Amino acid sequence: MTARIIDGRERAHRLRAKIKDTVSSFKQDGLGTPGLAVVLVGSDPASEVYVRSKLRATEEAGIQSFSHHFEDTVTQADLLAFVERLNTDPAVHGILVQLPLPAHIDKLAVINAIAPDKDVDGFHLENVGRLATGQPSFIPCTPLGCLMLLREELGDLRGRVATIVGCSNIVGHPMAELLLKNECTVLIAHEYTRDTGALVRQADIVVAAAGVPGLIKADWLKPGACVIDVGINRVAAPEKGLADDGAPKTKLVGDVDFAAALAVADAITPVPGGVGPMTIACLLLNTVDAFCTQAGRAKPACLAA
Ligand SMILES: NC(=O)C1=CN([C@@H]2O[C@H](COP(=O)(O)OP(=O)(O)OC[C@H]3O[C@@H](n4cnc5c(N)ncnc54)[C@H](OP(=O)(O)O)[C@@H]3O)[C@@H](O)[C@H]2O)C=CC1
Ligand SMILES: Nc1nc(=O)c2c([nH]1)NC[C@@H]1CN(c3ccc(C(=O)N[C@@H](CCC(=O)O)C(=O)O)cc3)C=[N+]21
Repeated sequence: MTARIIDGRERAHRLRAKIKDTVSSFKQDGLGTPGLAVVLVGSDPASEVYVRSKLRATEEAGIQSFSHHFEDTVTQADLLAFVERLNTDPAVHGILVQLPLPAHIDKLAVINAIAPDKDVDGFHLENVGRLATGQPSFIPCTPLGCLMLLREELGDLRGRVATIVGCSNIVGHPMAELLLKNECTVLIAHEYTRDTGALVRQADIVVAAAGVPGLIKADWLKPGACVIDVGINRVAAPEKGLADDGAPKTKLVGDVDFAAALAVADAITPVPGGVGPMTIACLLLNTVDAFCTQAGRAKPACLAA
């Protein structure tokens, strides 16, 4: 038996098609167009790639995109003033400040300056608190995408044991909140966990979000587990030969030993083509959500999570 490979690209494609239809029905009904502002600081090549694909997906869905690129020398005061301008811009319904930010900028100050009802990343203190206390909130895009994949694979999640490896504010921690809300028994591993394998072995659901290639070994998995690999790690791929600069070519891998896990898991997400595309689709979903709230409309039922 080999595990089912969960096709995140295909699922994201389906979700994006529904979002696109919804956005065009808003326009036909004269309700206006949702808008998403993406702010990038500095010139980290990976961030530039992600921002470009977010903007492309936004435009393909018929959502208006506003892209702002600052030098990495921008002052915190200038960045905060810019966020404030986006907060009051009626054409902007969602705001995303790409992370990481340069070290001289207080990331939390910037995130918490975003109007909570435009915080489509769900990172603002108010949305974090709302999620933790079971009140309506924006849900961070990556955990939301993981939850959608899990629900589609497994249906009801009640009573399942879920182990999350990693507990950052952007992935692991909100993922734990969401799975708790979905009535899972949640185990969380982090860098100081003594025996992460022992926690993973108990899990019906494994969410790997540590950013360590190959961390999750196949013999850590309970046979039949559903494995969601969030990790995105660029590693050398000598088998692909040399790049123009003479260094080995590289490839993307997750946190799970994918090839070996196929023989143990029931279902698993690949990297690339798993969680990443769902993250982007969920960003569009949150933007439509923000638009509906700001326009005083209910979110269309076809987009309910
Ligand atoms: N597919 C997607 O859409 C996205 C993918 N990612 C990817 O997911 C991964 C995680 O991202 P992010 O949460 O931002 O990363 P962070 O570096 O912020 O957090 C990593 C977490 O993993 C924990 N950790 C690190 N090493 C180990 C270990 N050996 N054993 C157990 N836990 C460990 C850390 O523990 P501690 O808290 O103790 O330091 C921390 O909680 C990265 O590869 C990132 O690129 C991120 C966002 C979106
Ligand atoms: N404010 C903020 N919000 C974020 O949501 C956020 C962020 N900052 N900073 C960085 C991380 C990372 N992230 C990804 C999104 C999509 C893919 C994605 O689409 N990945 C493709 C492959 C991409 C490639 O080929 O490089 C895939 O997995 O198939 C990956 C990673 C969002 N993040």
